[in-house]
Amino acid sequence: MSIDAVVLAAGRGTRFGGDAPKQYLPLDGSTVLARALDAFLAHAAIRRVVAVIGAGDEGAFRAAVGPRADRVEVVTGGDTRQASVAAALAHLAVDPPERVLVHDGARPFLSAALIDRVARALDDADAVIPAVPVADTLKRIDHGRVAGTVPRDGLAQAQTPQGFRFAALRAAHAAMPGGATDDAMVMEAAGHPVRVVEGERTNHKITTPDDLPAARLTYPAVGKGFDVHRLTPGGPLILGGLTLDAPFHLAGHSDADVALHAITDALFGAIGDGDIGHHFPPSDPAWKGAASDQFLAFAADRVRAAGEICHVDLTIICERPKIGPVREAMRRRIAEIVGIAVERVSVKATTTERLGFTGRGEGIAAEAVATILRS
Ligand SMILES: Nc1ccn([C@@H]2O[C@H](COP(=O)(O)OP(=O)(O)OP(=O)(O)O)[C@@H](O)[C@H]2O)c(=O)n1
Ligand SMILES: C[C@](O)(CO)[C@H](O)COP(=O)(O)O
Repeated sequence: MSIDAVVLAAGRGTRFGGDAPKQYLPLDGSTVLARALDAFLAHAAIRRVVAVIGAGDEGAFRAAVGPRADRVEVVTGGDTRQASVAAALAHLAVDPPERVLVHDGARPFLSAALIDRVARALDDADAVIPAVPVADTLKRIDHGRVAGTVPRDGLAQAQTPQGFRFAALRAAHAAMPGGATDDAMVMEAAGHPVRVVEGERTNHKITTPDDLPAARLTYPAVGKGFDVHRLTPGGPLILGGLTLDAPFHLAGHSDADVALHAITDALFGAIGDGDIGHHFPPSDPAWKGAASDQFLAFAADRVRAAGEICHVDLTIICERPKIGPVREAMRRRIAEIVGIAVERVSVKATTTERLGFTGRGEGIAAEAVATILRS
């Protein structure tokens, strides 16, 4: 049994607006279209993947999908979604699959499980769609006023990928000249029953600009940082961006502010951008004794170029100093350096019950987690 996939990307995205069609926009370190293609390229049951793009979009397509372009067959679409699907079906007809899945390139969040569900349901159906029940009350609006409430019982929102027996879909398209907003409608017009399987609420279609931030919220990136520095007699102690009265200080790279180093590495980790030693090598005399707030500010700027910093959570592991009395000052200072609200910074501390090097007061360890939303 052969299953091919058609990923539609020939639309202009007029409701979304902007310079480029929405499917080419960055998303989570990739692009909307690349994510949609990846779901099919990574799926073992899919034989061929066809991408349908607009005439003249070849450059934008290659830029958006990178090396994936060599693993998909590219077809030029038409003026409507239906015409774009028909172009892909004509292309596939040279070596027709038994089954075809048709997916919007503007739906980047489908899961492998959804592909499985649709493909499997075709065992005993000619047409299958995923759908989710309508969750809101539906109103009919007339000139800015509510003209009535539409009962939502039995109403659902259709999603893609929609699955079909290839021969049946091709014949149904040939029999319907236009006017369908999805392929199930083409099959309905040809008299085929359409089976429904459970869709996914996360399988949003990016339609208007507010769909993209909503979609990003579903996929945060998390980075983790860890650092240790040795304690040496003589104060003051620089920790968490503060200068604290203490009979000891930390020794090592720069001013050895172990807390800021851990957060810096967590931020780099969230965007896969190396670590503090990569950007500020300890062998470079420029960083000897340097203030660590500049490393943290640098990492925060790098992350901001790739997305938004949501939250930073720091844990300092030591017997001394006591962090409780300086916790709030430390939160404020870290928030100031990172450039986020203090509510988005957490500072915690723990001892190791006098065990190990931190328990013996030989050093201080710190670990941090940073959560970001990539653009
Ligand atoms: N002529 C067309 C029109 C749409 N599509 C694709 O069909 C899907 C339908 O989503 P939709 O939100 O309607 O996309 P657009 O047509 O781009 O959006 P708009 O209607 O706002 O212009 C998208 O992946 C789109 O690229 C297509 O391949 N060819
Ligand atoms: C096919 C579809 O995604 C099903 O919900 C949808 O109909 C396509 O979007 P359009 O705005 O109707 O073209």
